[in-house]
Amino acid sequence: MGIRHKPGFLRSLNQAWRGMIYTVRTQKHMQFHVVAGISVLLFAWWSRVSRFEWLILILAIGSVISAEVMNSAIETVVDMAQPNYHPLAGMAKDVAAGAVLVTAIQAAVIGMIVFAPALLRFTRGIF
Ligand SMILES: Nc1ncnc2c1ncn2[C@@H]1O[C@H](COP(=O)(O)OP(=O)(O)OP(=O)(O)O)[C@@H](O)[C@H]1O
Repeated sequence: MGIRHKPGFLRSLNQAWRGMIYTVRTQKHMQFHVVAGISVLLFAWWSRVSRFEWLILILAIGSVISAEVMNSAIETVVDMAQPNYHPLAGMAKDVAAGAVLVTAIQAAVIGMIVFAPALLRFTRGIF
């Protein structure tokens, strides 16, 4: 049963990966989120955050990236279903973008809380 399922699972993994690559290639916001996420992880490593803080940061970054991937999927479906101007098509895209905004604000607040002590130490070292 496992062997029979393996090709299907690998195919699904490959399709999901293709979706991720498509999103990174075509969505400038996604490119920004990936760069921001990597920068946060590097800063977390540099400032030696605790294990719990790692978990929270990874959850925050993952939320933003997955919301952006869903936003991209919704944009693609809307463009396919309604290539012409329609207020509902615009609203669907705005609502999907709103979901990304919520996760991005959440991640920014988490980042400020986690990194505040390290940033304070850093600025005290400079001045
Ligand atoms: N078919 C449409 N009908 C009405 N308004 C639309 C339509 N398509 C897009 N819009 C409006 O234009 C905005 C921008 O849409 P667009 O498809 O360019 O996505 P985007 O915000 O540029 O996303 P990204 O930059 O992540 O690709 C939407 O949020 C929506 O308000």
